[in-house]
Amino acid sequence: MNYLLAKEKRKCYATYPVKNHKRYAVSRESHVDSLPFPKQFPPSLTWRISALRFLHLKAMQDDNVSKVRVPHVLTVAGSDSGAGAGIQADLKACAARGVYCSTVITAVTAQNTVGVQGVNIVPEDFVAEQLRSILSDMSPNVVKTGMLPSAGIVKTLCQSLKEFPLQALVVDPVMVSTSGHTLAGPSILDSFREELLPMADIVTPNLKEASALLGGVPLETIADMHSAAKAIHDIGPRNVLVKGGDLPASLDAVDVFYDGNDFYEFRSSRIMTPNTHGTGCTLASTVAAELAKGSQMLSAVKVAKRYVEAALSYSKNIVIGGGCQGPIDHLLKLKSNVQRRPFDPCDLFLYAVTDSRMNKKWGRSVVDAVKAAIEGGASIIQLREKEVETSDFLEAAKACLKICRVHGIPLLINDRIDVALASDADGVHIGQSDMPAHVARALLGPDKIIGVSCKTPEQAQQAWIDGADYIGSGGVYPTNTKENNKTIGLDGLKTVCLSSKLPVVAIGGIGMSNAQAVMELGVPNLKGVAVVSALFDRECVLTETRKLLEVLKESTKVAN
Ligand SMILES: Cc1ncc(COP(=O)(O)OP(=O)(O)O)c(N)n1
Ligand SMILES: Cc1nc(C(=O)O)sc1CCOP(=O)(O)O
Ligand SMILES: [Mg+2]
Repeated sequence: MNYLLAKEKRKCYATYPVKNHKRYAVSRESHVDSLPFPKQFPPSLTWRISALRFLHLKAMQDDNVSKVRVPHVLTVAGSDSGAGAGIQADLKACAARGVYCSTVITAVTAQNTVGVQGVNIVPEDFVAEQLRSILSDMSPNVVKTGMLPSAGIVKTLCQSLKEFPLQALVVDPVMVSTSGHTLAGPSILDSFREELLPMADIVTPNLKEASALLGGVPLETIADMHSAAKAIHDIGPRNVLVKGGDLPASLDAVDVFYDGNDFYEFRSSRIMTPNTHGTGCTLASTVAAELAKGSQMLSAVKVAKRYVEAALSYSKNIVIGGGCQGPIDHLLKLKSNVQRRPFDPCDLFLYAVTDSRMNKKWGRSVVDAVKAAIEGGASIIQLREKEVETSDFLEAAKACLKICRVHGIPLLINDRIDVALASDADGVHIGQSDMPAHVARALLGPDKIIGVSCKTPEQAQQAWIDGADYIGSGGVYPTNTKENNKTIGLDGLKTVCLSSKLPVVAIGGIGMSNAQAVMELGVPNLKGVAVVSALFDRECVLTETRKLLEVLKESTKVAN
């Protein structure tokens, strides 16, 4: 509790934050008579503090301050004394992703950046006791498993999971440490196959683990990984992610995800760092953390992949220990911007894109234009300031960001990744002739929003591969706002939407008269319209935004 105690003419105040950042002040004189303290109690500082604490709690109750249930992952894994992997990696990854993490320790290992020097397995009944402690009281949303060193511990865990229902189970079938030490022998394979995997929502083996689960089949190519993902899916888990980090170094790092219907390949270029210890644990616990927050499985896997890539990239210069495998950087440089609200495709519903020329023409500042659009109901803003100096653009971005943050509206920057980084905006929108999206992703990290303009299914596919969050597709209709812009029409838009794995926002010549026709295309991943002149080349931005919002709401009613 954040107490600020101040004396003012014999009055004593406590101020404290309550809902909506409002600060609340209570004066001793006004409330103190109602307190259950004896009248003769001397008004010492201790007394005052006790009284104020009481008042604080009472005022919170009166104010009906809502209690927040935090997303919670329980990790069932081994302790790594070097803190790069295992329980320690899980705790850091969950903390970095804003999720509470409790722990059931199955083994204590002595290890460092050189390797594993010793393993001490926790007795089964004590693993059971830890499980009971957590599951009977703290209601984790998701359980993530790591090192399960004996068949008995696997069985104990499965028994507990049957007793206490969960939102999801993430199984990282840890068998061998990165340094080559066996952490769980072949004796656990049967209980994995027969009991644990059929209960799992996702299992995340590396190539060696996938091979072991399948009785030792060799896995050397991406085609092998597809077959393995399918064969492991047949054992019972609902989703499988086969991690290809151990493929020959000449190949890109490719992970294969299979959900029982479709395969997805996640490609990333190899990050040259010796600090790779803990990537497997971190990936699985980040998937668990994202699921605990409410993400869908595919999004959780995508975010986890990006987070691990960023952690690897940030770890390049870290020196911890004298061995050849140091820990990745879960928190150090990443800490600054991971707590923001994740991108929600519904944000694309009414996407207001500013235009410096139009604002100049109507004599308004970009800040006033953004304020009006937000007041009118815009759900996301892009600053498309083509003709302004960089320093002015940066100042405008910072000023607009303050307004957007207050309203919880994401602010993206057109083209200028440098301006997005410098202003800490929520992301960028880039076109086909701008920086490639995968480079933008590497620069911006896993949490920023990236949109890419796409006119064809091929471009949409590439945007997905490159790690974009959404695509903008158009020009749906002819426009005067962008010179020489190719019009793809409603048919072109539909073709792109149908082929896109990402959410789509339509753009180009859209306004009051035709927004309904766009939304009535009826493709589920078409989430909204992006508009420039229909909002900003008008006298009153607020009125035009409001009117367009009504049209959009009406058309979604019709479509449903
Ligand atoms: C939402 C949205 N979609 C498409 C674009 C166009 O971006 P780009 O192709 O880079 O063209 P410019 O806007 O830079 O002229 C966009 N800005 N927003
Ligand atoms: C910025 C932009 N991009 C387009 C694309 O087709 O990718 S069309 C466009 C201009 C949109 O402005 P208005 O709403 O005034 O037509
Ligand atoms: Mg551009």
